[in-house]
Amino acid sequence: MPDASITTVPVPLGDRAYEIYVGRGLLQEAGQRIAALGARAAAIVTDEHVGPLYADILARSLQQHGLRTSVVTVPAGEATKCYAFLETVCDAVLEARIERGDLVVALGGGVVGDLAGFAAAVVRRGVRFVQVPTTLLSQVDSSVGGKTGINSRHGKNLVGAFHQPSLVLADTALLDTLPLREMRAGYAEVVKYGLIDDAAFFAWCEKNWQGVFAGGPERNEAVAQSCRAKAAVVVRDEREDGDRALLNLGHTFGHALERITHYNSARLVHGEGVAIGLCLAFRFSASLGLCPVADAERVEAHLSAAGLPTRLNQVAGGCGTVEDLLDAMAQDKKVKGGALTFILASGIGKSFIAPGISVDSVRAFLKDENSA
Ligand SMILES: NC(=O)c1ccc[n+]([C@@H]2O[C@H](COP(=O)([O-])OP(=O)(O)OC[C@H]3O[C@@H](n4cnc5c(N)ncnc54)[C@H](O)[C@@H]3O)[C@@H](O)[C@H]2O)c1
Ligand SMILES: O=C(O)C(=O)C[C@@H](O)[C@H](O)[C@H](O)COP(=O)(O)O
Ligand SMILES: [Zn+2]
Repeated sequence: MPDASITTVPVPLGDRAYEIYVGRGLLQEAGQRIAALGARAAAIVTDEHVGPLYADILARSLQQHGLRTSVVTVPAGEATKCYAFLETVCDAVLEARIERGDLVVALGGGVVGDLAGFAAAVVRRGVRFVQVPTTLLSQVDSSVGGKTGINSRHGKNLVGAFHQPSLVLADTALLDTLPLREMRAGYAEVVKYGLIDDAAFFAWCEKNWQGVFAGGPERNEAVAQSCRAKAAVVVRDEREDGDRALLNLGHTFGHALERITHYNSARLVHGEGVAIGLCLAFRFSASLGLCPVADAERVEAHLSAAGLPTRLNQVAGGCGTVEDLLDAMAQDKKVKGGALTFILASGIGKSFIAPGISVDSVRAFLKDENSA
């Protein structure tokens, strides 16, 4: 009997198809669903905050279903998405004698998911992995779609691979222990789906965001709807040859801010960069005459009501000069022939890919923003 309180979102990607389960209580029964993948061993990768809360529950559930388990714990925070901890995780997976038929299980937020997923992509040239996302951000975004990787001093996520998970278990009860700052950060990616192509979902967010934060039925709804939205894009364009770039709305600015703040989570976390980036993308669109100013104001009002930063001057410790920002943006993966590609919008729910944006137009816009 399927559990009515659990929502299943399929990701139909042919021989890389998988399912996302969303609901409360999935961690306790994770062993059953993961064992169904047919592995004999699982290397759990987690971080120092999540491990003490949830790794034993997961390991016990896996062992009850006959899987040999091991746990590797990395430090929490964006700085862990780096070469050094990639080596730590790869070595731990090899040490645990994980074979190609076995599994890496990422138990944590997007940092753990991106790092463990990348390790799974490269160890033995590819072992399967399962995502057990524990932040709002990872449940609505990073656990889905197969982008894995680490940061480089040259820029964000510049070393990585597409490697789809075999299963995603998004237990929304785990968000009960998530710090408010991280809840807010993840919420920026929820709002992003409304801004991309679903104005009705954005309006739903405006009405229901407090329920999402409080853990009411709205939370499961927001996670499931976000996963459906992301899965639809990924299925259309798995490797970002086209439409998938829409999921980068707000990220050209956001990633530049993360690089400038040296991936220091105390100063800025990814979702905060995205929140500022979403506002900048809308204000930039408005400044080019593409989007009503009222829509840009509505985006800012909502993110701000949810407690997110919306302006460059809200970056702790400052965001550098306009030239620093432009420099960081020059390494964006969407750059083509030296020209920037932005995701712009002609209104809420009406985003589009805009190639060939001149650096001068971005410079002029950022100068205004920086002095605002
Ligand atoms: N691969 C993708 O498609 C994709 C999409 C979006 C973001 N990302 C990446 O995700 C990363 C950000 O992920 P994040 O926002 O989840 O941050 P994170 O992984 O750093 O987690 C945030 C903090 O919350 C803690 N935490 C996690 N779950 C918890 C819980 N249930 N209870 C208590 N504490 C908990 C963590 O230890 C950490 O301190 C960035 O590196 C970003 O680039 C990737
Ligand atoms: O899945 C995607 O595609 C996204 O762009 C989702 C983003 O929220 C996410 O931050 C992603 O990691 C950014 O990808 P990148 O290719 O710009 O590094
Ligand atoms: Zn993101």
